[in-house]
Amino acid sequence: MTRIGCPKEIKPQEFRVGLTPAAAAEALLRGHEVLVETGAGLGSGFTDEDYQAAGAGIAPDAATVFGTSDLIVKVKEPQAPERQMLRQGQVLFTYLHLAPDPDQTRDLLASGVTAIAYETVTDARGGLPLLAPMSEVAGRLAPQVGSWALQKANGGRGVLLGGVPGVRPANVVIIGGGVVGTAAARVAVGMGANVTVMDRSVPRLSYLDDVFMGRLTTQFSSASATAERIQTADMVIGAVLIPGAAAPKLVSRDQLSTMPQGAVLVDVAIDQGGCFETSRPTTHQDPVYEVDGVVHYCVANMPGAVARTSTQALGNATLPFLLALADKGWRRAVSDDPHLRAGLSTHEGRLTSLPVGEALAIEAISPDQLLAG
Ligand SMILES: NC(=O)C1=CN([C@@H]2O[C@H](COP(=O)(O)OP(=O)(O)OC[C@H]3O[C@@H](n4cnc5c(N)ncnc54)[C@H](O)[C@@H]3O)[C@@H](O)[C@H]2O)C=CC1
Ligand SMILES: CC(=O)C(=O)O
Ligand SMILES: [Mg+2]
Repeated sequence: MTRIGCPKEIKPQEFRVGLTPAAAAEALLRGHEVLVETGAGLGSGFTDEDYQAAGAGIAPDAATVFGTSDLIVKVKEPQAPERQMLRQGQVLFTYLHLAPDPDQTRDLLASGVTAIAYETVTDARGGLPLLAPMSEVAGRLAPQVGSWALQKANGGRGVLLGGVPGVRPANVVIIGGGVVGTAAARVAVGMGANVTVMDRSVPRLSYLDDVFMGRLTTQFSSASATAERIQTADMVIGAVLIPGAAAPKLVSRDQLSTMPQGAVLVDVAIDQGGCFETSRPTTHQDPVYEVDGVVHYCVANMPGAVARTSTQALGNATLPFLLALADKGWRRAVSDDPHLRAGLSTHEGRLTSLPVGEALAIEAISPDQLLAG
């Protein structure tokens, strides 16, 4: 029996929750205990009574959840006060995004917690099954928030995404044609924009060319091609990923002056540090800022804006892994499943993610080395 704890998210404007009542019921059926912090599900439309009806207990505060649970399931990376409550012998299962976050990495290592990052768990097709549902959401949101930012009152250049008859639509450049980029392209094309998707993977560009059947342009992502494309872009969406690693910087500060005044950058890759040199994380409360006349939108938890949809999508994806961790304990669960193993990031003060070690210049071993040792 594992005691699973789900605290209320405390990141600003984060309304998702790590465990749905349906997921809690599945864990309880298998003989585990579930403790949910009071009010944790409210932002996603789940009341304490919904969790109690599923059989879960309700804790009065986060300290009780962290203090009594073997396995903590969350959404966002633990914030500083949460990190104080983690301990050795406990498992943390959530998004971490450690590569751009030395403070969090240091605190997790100091706590001794065994931390498993959603965003680096893999699947048999080379995908990232716990990142994908949120990437679908953030990708669909990106043209929507970008078109809001393009409005004059919000700092943008006053361009309507789809144009009108006789007036050209907006040029939208999407850098990175993976899950975020494809979802963003679908919505931007649907809104009538003139869309270009750039990627370094030719097979990915072929796929996009096939499925969009001429409704967008694909272009190989070289430094010179990016420099040229941004000069006529009304909106640039940053959607690149090198799993676990800090995002490569693809647009420099100097290049901003080559873009149209009032153009918008939506940096979805901000949770991995961002792919524009001038990006810094923002919140839903204060989502945009301007540098050299270019509006930046860099919210690191975009799916939190549509928490009801996102919580359910995330919960569907995390459930099998959560149950494996609860049923078998973390060591057997990650030994049995190389895909879950790919998420193992810290254990008893050791960093077990090589890309994070490289990004932060901290000594790291691979999860395989940890298990062998
Ligand atoms: N801000 C937010 O709220 C959210 C952010 N994300 C982030 O969005 C980013 C993208 O995620 P996914 O689409 O799921 O990843 P993905 O792995 O599906 O796609 C990434 C794509 O980037 C391409 N790429 C890598 N280097 C490139 C380069 N130099 N130029 C052009 N393309 C390049 C890859 O070939 C791949 O096709 C990640 O950093 C992820 O964490 C995801 C969900 C929510
Ligand atoms: C992926 C991520 O960081 C999020 O959904 O907030
Ligand atoms: Mg994030």
